[in-house]
Amino acid sequence: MKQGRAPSGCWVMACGPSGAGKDSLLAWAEAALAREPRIVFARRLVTRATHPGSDHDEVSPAAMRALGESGGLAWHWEAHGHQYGVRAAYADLVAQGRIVVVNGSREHVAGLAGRADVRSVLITAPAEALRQRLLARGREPAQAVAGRLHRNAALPALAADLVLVNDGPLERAAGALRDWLRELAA
Ligand SMILES: Nc1ncnc2c1ncn2[C@@H]1O[C@H](COP(=O)(O)OP(=O)(O)O)[C@@H](O)[C@H]1O
Ligand SMILES: O=P(O)(O)OC[C@H]1O[C@H](OP(=O)(O)OP(=O)(O)O)[C@H](O)[C@@H]1O
Repeated sequence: MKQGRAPSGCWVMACGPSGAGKDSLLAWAEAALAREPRIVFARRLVTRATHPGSDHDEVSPAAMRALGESGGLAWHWEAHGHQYGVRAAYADLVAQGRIVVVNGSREHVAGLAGRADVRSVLITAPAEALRQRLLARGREPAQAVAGRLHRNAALPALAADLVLVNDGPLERAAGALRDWLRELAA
């Protein structure tokens, strides 16, 4: 596990199977770290409608393409029939020494292995918990849930700097994420 301080700015890509609790852990950690000026939680752009409490801003596919072509995106990937982006302004923050946390993609992050400015956090949970949580979350219809579970099973395991198994109370894994981020920023 890569641990300890990050003297320069860096990206922290938090990723893991759908239903593992990425959104939940990141929201908890963001609230817990509100007084840590070095740590920033990026808001994603997604070509998906928002709902109350969404962790992203909705953009059209055309707007996402235009942003990418004009250098407006630091990161861009596709999954689940959607496009995802992180604005280039966050790369400026990394260049200024900040730690920018992204709700990322395992597939995308696997292609960034070896980059000194990228740390990865894998958030996971047992397969049956994933299924039950996705159905209970109710964000996607059952067919889309099946597609997400299939993707979870098909993607190779990611070698991450920190692995969090979110199979107990949310506060346990979220607290471990908070502590790891604090140490990185110390
Ligand atoms: N530790 C946990 N115990 C029980 N339910 C959880 C836990 N963590 C997250 N959940 C629930 O599981 C569902 C999926 O969590 P979410 O944060 O949306 O995961 P992801 O972003 O990885 O898809 C949500 O309804 C959330 O409230
Ligand atoms: O390559 P993968 O690791 O499978 O990830 C693919 C995408 O799915 C997740 O987003 P999304 O909000 O659509 O889904 P989730 O919250 O259900 O994981 C994740 O944040 C990635 O953007």
